[in-house]
Amino acid sequence: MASLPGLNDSLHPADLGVDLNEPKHVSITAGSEWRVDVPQESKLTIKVHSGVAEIFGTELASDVPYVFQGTKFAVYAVEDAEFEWTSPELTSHSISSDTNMKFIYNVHFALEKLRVSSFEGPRVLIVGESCTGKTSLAKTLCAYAIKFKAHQPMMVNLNPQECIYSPPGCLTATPISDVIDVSSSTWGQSMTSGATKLHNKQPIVKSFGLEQISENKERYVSTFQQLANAVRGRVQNDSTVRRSGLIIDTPPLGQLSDDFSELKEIIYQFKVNAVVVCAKDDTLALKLNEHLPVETLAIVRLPTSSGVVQTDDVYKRALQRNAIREYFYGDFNTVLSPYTIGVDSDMITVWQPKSVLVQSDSQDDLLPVEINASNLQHALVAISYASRRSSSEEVSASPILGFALIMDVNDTKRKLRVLLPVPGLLPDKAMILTAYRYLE
Ligand SMILES: Nc1ncnc2c1ncn2[C@@H]1O[C@H](COP(=O)(O)OP(=O)(O)OP(=O)(O)O)[C@@H](O)[C@H]1O
Repeated sequence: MASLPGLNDSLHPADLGVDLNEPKHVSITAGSEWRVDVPQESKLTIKVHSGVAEIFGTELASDVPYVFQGTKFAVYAVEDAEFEWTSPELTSHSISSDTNMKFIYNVHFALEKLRVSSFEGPRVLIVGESCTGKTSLAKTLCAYAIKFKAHQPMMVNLNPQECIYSPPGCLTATPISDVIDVSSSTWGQSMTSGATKLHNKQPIVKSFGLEQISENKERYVSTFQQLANAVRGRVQNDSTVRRSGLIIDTPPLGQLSDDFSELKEIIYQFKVNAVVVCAKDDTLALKLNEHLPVETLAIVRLPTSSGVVQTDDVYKRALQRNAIREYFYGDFNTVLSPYTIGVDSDMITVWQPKSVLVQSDSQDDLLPVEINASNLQHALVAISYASRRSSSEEVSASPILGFALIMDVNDTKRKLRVLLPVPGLLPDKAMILTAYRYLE
């Protein structure tokens, strides 16, 4: 039948005889990977039937369903593998043998050699421009480190837009003591989640609070200095973590100063002894070789895999939203019950990090926030350990107790509704406003 004007074949109704939930079977040969892009609103279930397959270094158990939502990844076949997948809306997937896995193996075995030859493990800094596979490499190296030996590498995340065992806006350091949750975009549950399917992790969390590092570079530097201090303490007291070393993921280089000043400070603070440059060619590695203290550093380049996807802001925001939701409500494996409380507006004190986007003559790093709906409605706030009446410097230097979400601000009644991850009264502590909002 000829199409009506303005209508074409793509508008024909779907064939109702096709069962979209019917599992499809895929076989991948050793050394190849199945790349997939799961949209936010869609789910994908994978079950391995035979062979050895892994996702960013973590091996998948046989005949166990893994569920994914709103994520991009690859299933890599270490040995010929067969698996089934089910997803009603999955459109984008492909198989490729063009991977950078042999280079990743080389880096891993070089790190392994350092771990067995010294009590002080390798301290690796991963750098590169945006979307060059830095975080995927960090995850793979952590997963390989714990695969065969009782190592506990410390995963340090210095990209505040990334959510690794934390909501967005944080810099974190987490000893990877057990298997990484491959289905979770935040790498798995942390201590806040209570009982979890997999062993939960204990991150050290510092809140930067702003979205862009360029809004306040001094605060960014002082936040990672505080984190480095905490990491030093942990490494000194834990010989397993010390021997396993640090894997440090960084923000895209474009977000840092052109003179590499923050990078040099990171290298100094975390006593970095190896730099892995994720890039398609040698240009950046050669430049870093000129500017960084090469006497104490080994610099190597890891070619970026053709599978790495150029993600956009919409995708990154969706991951940040998911991380906030997971922090309070859990995921489909572990559902949490957060707790809403009512508070008077004069019972809370909120500060916000100084930003070039907010005009102020103050020299302080934190500025007081007026409690009203336009400032706080739906805002994610960090609860500090500093008491409500502490000075701005004390709050700025204080560790983070946890996060709360301001659900509602009633300016007329001067009341707020606040969501906390655990039941109880709102702690009598100062809060720091983050740049992140969450609307259910
Ligand atoms: N081999 C692969 N197949 C499919 N997707 C991949 C592969 N490797 C990485 N990705 C995806 O590509 C995206 C970008 O990778 P990744 O986050 O590792 O880069 P990045 O350099 O850390 O990015 P950013 O600069 O944003 O921090 C991620 O969504 C990641 O899951």
